[in-house]
Amino acid sequence: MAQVSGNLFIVSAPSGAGKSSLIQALLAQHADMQVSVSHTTRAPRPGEQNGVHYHFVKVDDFKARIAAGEFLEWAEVFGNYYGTSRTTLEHTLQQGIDVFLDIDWQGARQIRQQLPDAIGIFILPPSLDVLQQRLQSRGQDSADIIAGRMSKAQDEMSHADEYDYLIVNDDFQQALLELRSIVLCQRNRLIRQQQRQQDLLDQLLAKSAD
Ligand SMILES: Nc1nc2c(ncn2[C@@H]2O[C@H](COP(=O)(O)OP(=O)(O)O)[C@@H](O)[C@H]2O)c(=O)[nH]1
Ligand SMILES: Nc1ncnc2c1ncn2[C@@H]1O[C@H](COP(=O)(O)OP(=O)(O)O)[C@@H](O)[C@H]1O
Repeated sequence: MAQVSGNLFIVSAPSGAGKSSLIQALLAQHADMQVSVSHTTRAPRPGEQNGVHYHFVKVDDFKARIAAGEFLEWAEVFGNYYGTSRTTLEHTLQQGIDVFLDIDWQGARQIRQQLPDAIGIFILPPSLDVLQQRLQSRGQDSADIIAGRMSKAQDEMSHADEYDYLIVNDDFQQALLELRSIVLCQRNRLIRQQQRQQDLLDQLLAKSAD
């Protein structure tokens, strides 16, 4: 039986809205899903590990990878480069594993052009004040960096209508429930179940016809 490709979920949000926290909380409940680890030229934050949170590379290295066609998508965000490895993502999807891309709107557009079945989910904060408080309480960025992320928040949010689903991350557990519901609905779509569950369906229909 042919292997069904995994689902691809694109999750975007203004910085600090909670997309990384929501994805990690969902993955903690579902060991059979993965988040794609991007390459970036941004400096690691305290506690961030190379190969786990990002593949941290120098600008020259990133540009060489662009030239070699290694990225399915890449973009410059907040003055740094970020990109998604083509082969790693394709290999994971081919194994039937669902994958999350935590990427910005520019990357999301590039992915949609190449993989139109990708599901886009946009996370909104309840307000800009709350967004700023979250960036401050995360405690990992300087005031300048937070100001830069806040100045880009409205630009990122102006692309929310390019996505399939919107979630307001006010109460975390409610937002997680909504994210999980979207993901599970997608997994259960009949078209995706056909190869996995066709035998079961045939048996049930045969029995009901007896
Ligand atoms: N296009 C693209 N954007 C990415 C990628 N990885 C991360 N980003 C986006 O880059 C932005 C900055 O990410 P990061 O530096 O981790 O800061 P944070 O969003 O404040 O946690 C976020 O909007 C991410 O979604 C990627 O591979 N491609
Ligand atoms: N619903 C929520 N209520 C309160 N704090 C939240 C909520 N969601 C996320 N946070 C906190 O906000 C900060 C930013 O979240 P994070 O997941 O890093 O955002 P992003 O990945 O979108 O930049 C973190 O300190 C996180 O713990």
